[in-house]
Amino acid sequence: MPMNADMRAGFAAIIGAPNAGKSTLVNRLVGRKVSIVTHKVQTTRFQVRGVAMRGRSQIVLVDTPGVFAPRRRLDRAMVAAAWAGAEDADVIVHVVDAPAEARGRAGRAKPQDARAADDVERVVDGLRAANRKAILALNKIDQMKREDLLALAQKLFETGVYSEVFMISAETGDGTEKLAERLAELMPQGPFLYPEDQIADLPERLLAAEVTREKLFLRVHEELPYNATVETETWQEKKDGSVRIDQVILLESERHKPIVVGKAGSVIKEIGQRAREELEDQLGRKVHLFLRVIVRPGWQERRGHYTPLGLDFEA
Ligand SMILES: Nc1nc2c(ncn2[C@@H]2O[C@H](COP(=O)(O)OP(=O)(O)OP(=O)(O)O)[C@@H](O)[C@H]2O)c(=O)[nH]1
Repeated sequence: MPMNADMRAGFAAIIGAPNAGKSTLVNRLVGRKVSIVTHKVQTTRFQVRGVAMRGRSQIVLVDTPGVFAPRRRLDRAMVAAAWAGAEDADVIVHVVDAPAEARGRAGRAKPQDARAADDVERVVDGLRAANRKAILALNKIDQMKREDLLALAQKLFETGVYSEVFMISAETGDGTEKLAERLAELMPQGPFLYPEDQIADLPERLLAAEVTREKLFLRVHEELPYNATVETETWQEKKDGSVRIDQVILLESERHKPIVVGKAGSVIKEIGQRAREELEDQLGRKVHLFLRVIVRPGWQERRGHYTPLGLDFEA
């Protein structure tokens, strides 16, 4: 990949309560509908939702799902891990359903508004505890009077946890380009994290890698230490509507190869079959899946090893 001094790339964590408009915003920033998100909080610190390009800046939009998960019994470890994900991002964007929040504050709350306000408080507390600032994205401004919006922005800004405030409508696109440009500026200088030709189908590639990895560990977890990973190398759309996916399973040591391959390839065949079935189910079409196993000692130490597999620092 050519590397220019003006290249920037980094992670923006998109956090916010259910229904705040995160998916709508991500779709808007990425420029297409990104509907596939895997749910693997335990194994990936970041869930990549999509990648937005603005000028020479690559913004990898990530999810930290655990931040809002614990309604029931609070699993502290998971919440902590989720916040760690947000903290590790270069920028945190907190998406707030502004009309719901304003109604909540005015005492005109519907039950779901009260919940949303709760969530905002929780994020403010979390940011304070983490000593991090976030960008506040007040969303759904198409449904709100301007004076109410300004009053709300003022109130939330006074919490001291926001570095700046953007007023947006993810639905209509109002204000979202300004936010995108700001995120682009805030990305650290450095080479792109994902090759440009993989950005379009990145969520699908990540999903496919995750599915195969899951099947791999389900099948061989007793014999294989937790140090294998899966990358989607190529993703080829076929004329008949099917897709050909080529993946590589990366192992740390030659010793692990026979475990994954099995007698006459029996184990890898089984892993491939299960992964293919699940992928066909999730993608809703025929999948041709090809797996290869390679040994690359020490790949885990190479921090620069960003690949389509999902940036799993912890594996
Ligand atoms: N009027 C209006 N509606 C919006 C806007 N942004 C999102 N919505 C709507 O709000 C609802 C929730 O949006 P999502 O993008 O699914 O919200 P989310 O935060 O991803 O929700 P979860 O996936 O449940 O966490 C959808 O019905 C959207 O169409 C906006 O700017 N204006």
